[in-house]
Amino acid sequence: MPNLDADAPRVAVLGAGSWGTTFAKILADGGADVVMWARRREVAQEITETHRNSGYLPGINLPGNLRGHDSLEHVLAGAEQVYLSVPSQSLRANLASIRDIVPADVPVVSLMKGVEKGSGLRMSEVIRDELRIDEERIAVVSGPNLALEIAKRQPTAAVVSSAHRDTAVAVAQVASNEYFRCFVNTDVVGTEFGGVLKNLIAVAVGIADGVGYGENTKASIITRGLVEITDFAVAFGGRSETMTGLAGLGDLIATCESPLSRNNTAGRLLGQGYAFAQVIAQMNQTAEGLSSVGPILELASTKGVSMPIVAQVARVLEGTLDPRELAPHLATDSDEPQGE
Ligand SMILES: NC(=O)C1=CN([C@@H]2O[C@H](COP(=O)(O)OP(=O)(O)OC[C@H]3O[C@@H](n4cnc5c(N)ncnc54)[C@H](OP(=O)(O)O)[C@@H]3O)[C@@H](O)[C@H]2O)C=CC1
Ligand SMILES: O=C(CO)COP(=O)(O)O
Repeated sequence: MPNLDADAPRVAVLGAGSWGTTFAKILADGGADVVMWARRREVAQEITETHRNSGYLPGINLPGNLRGHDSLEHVLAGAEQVYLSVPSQSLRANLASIRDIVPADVPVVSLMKGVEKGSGLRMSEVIRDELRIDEERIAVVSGPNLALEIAKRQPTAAVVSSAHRDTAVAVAQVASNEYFRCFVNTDVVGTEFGGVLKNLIAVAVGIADGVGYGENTKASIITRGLVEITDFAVAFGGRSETMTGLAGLGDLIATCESPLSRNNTAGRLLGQGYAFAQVIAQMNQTAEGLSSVGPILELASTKGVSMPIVAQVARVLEGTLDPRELAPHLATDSDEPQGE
């Protein structure tokens, strides 16, 4: 155990995949005393004993002030902030098992970018419901944050959002370091939906890539995708400025351009002709967009938001649209020329 500043905040990170581990490293590199929960004991032991998580971050050394444990009680005891990074569809069940042991009054932070199937709830809403805590304690983090780049200390930025600005500021202070800069806002809806929706556009871009289409097609999908994302988020109360910021456009660019993105990768496999089940079988990490597409289209229909690109992605996933037919010029509601 290295010498820690006596004032170092003690934080808990639940979820030891690529993002949970990378975010724990961000926090530890910023000076926090970090304990991570890994559901598999061997992963927790590897993190503590060899300072590695080789299954998710091969070749990355983790700092000494970051330890792993497989006991939720141990990880949460004394935590001053709690960060959550499990697959979105598993969040509610995980929250149910920590409801009685999350320290009172501390911020609870979602690092996730999905919505819950069935309910269509954002992760901050699932946290509020399941932990029965005030929304002022809840924050979300989103932005152009491909895990492996950040684990290599490549500089980037993110947004921390909370209904209560002081909560966002408290989280941003602990989660910022020399290579990771956190901005704050109070637009939780826009910040969260930005992270969810860019995944769907990244799947579309991946499909175009897999088919063999070039930069014009992909740029058209990204640009029209931003319109869809913005219309959707604004319809649900998000701010359009958020969608042109780090959690919207910033993350859209990073995810649509990078082969590191799992959503982009899943799309590329679909574009290459693999069926949905074959894509799932090939993915060994979480691609949230594949689970979000249904609930997002259902939410869009409740507000009358047109999402033609996302609808095309859904049809490719269900096997009713040939990936070669996916194209932004089809992504309109009318054959008549429309305003951009
Ligand atoms: N990776 C990235 O670049 C980024 C990811 N995110 C978001 O972070 C969230 C987590 O993704 P990420 O870390 O990348 O995913 P990974 O697939 O890399 O890791 C998933 C983690 O969750 C664990 N897990 C899987 N199922 C369950 C379950 N039912 N209950 C508890 N734990 C479970 C896995 O454990 P095990 O190994 O035992 O299966 C693993 O530790 C997602 O919402 C993603 O969108 C956000 C920004 C960047
Ligand atoms: O959210 C991310 C980058 O900001 C990670 O994207 P993927 O989940 O597609 O890898």
